Amino acid sequence: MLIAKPEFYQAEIAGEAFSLPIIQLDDRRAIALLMVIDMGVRFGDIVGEAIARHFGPFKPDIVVGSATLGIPIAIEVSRRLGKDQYVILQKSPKFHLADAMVEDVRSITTATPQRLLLDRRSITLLQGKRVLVVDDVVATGSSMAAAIRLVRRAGAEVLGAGVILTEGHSWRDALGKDAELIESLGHIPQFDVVDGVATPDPATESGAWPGGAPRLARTASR
Ligand SMILES: Nc1ncnc2[nH]cnc12
Repeated sequence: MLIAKPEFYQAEIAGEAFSLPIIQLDDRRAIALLMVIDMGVRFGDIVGEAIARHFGPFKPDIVVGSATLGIPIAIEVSRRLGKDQYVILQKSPKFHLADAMVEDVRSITTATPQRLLLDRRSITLLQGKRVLVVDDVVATGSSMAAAIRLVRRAGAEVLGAGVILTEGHSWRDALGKDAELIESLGHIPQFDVVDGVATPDPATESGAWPGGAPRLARTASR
């Protein structure tokens, strides 16, 4: 069944309200879509500042972001941490990445299985370093788990993972102990489509924060 009329979800991100369009994935499921590249320069400022402010005291050496929508976040956060270099984990197997380190990914917004690639020339930037991983949304946790595996395979320590939104809670199982590394600026539910209306999935939201909501979502108000 299709969503009958356009719906929006009011998400709180770093203490500010943003209206996200609800987009149908299939007959039964929908998501509140956060397209970072459509949110404007001010949004980049807000999220870059909030993530850098939280993780700055942990003294990351370098920021790693996953293509595609983690790229602007990696740049904004690196700028505020005073770092010139950052590392991007790529998705498309470009010609110069034939020999890349590879990890498999399965995302809810992309139908086909994907891979995350680390250019071996970037390993020297990561080896022995303290790394902050950033991304736009952690949903299944599959992309974040792959990013963490790649960073560790490169010989780095992952000190934390900063995301704009957590979405639903299945990422906790996918990440296991590494779920503790996640700090988000906000949270969105996943949606069931019932009689043409998108409804937050109660099964994933009730009692979903056993240890309380993430620190960053609670304290990021400006
Ligand atoms: N809600 C969302 N918006 C944008 N990208 C996503 N990837 C997974 N969930 C998403």
